[in-house]
Amino acid sequence: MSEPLLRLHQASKRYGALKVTDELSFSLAEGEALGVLGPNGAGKSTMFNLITGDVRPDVGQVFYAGEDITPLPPSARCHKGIGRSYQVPHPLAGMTVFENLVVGAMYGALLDEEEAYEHCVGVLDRTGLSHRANQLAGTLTLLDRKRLELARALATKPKLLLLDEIAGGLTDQEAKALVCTIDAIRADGVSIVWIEHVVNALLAVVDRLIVINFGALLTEGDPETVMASREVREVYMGIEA
Ligand SMILES: Nc1ncnc2c1ncn2[C@@H]1O[C@H](COP(=O)(O)OP(=O)(O)OP(=O)(O)O)[C@@H](O)[C@H]1O
Repeated sequence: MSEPLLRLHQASKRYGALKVTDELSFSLAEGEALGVLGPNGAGKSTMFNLITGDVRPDVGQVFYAGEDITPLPPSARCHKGIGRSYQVPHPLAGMTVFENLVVGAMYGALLDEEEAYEHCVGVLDRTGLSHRANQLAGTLTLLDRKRLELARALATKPKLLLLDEIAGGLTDQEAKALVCTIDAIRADGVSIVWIEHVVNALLAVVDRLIVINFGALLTEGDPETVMASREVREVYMGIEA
């Protein structure tokens, strides 16, 4: 069997007395789209921080394309193809939308200026932001800030895209458009891990689900089986078995 694109191996992270991830292990095959569910505070965003290098595990490792990347800083992981959107958008507010993307393309994907411009025009188009290209990022609506968050991640030319709750607050129509965008990104060969509370949108995209509770893997499997499982009904959805 070929090496997974991403593998977390018993990754634990503690803040004081709080064990935020607890020997968390899972893997992602190349080309796969994996959904992540779990209650608020379960440790999902921290898991992304461990993958991107924003946070180092106290114990455990992160492997990417077979390499132990645990010691690497976020910039090196980004250069290797790990891109990420943040749950709370934090664009470079005083720069235009296009400039935000160019920064991602030049510093994240190490493109030269000309290549970066060409790439970012495509990203604007793909994310529905072309008409906002020259607007200051700090003046965008929430919807467009979310689009920009996705666009900034794409600007870095990720092979692995980590999406953190990008569908929250969208109308049904907007969520459908987002699903189409993510499907198109996948069709280009990008592997995806998507943390999302908007379950309908998530299920429209992912091949497999994992559920995290108290920082540990509660269950994993095909979406239908996971959604019907007793653990998920009890813990995630608050329904008694
Ligand atoms: N830097 C930090 N310092 C202290 N505690 C933290 C830190 N980062 C996260 N936590 C705590 O760790 C727990 C898990 O947070 P995390 O953001 O990973 O959860 P989550 O599953 O992504 O939650 P949500 O669905 O609400 O976004 C929370 O109790 C949070 O307050």
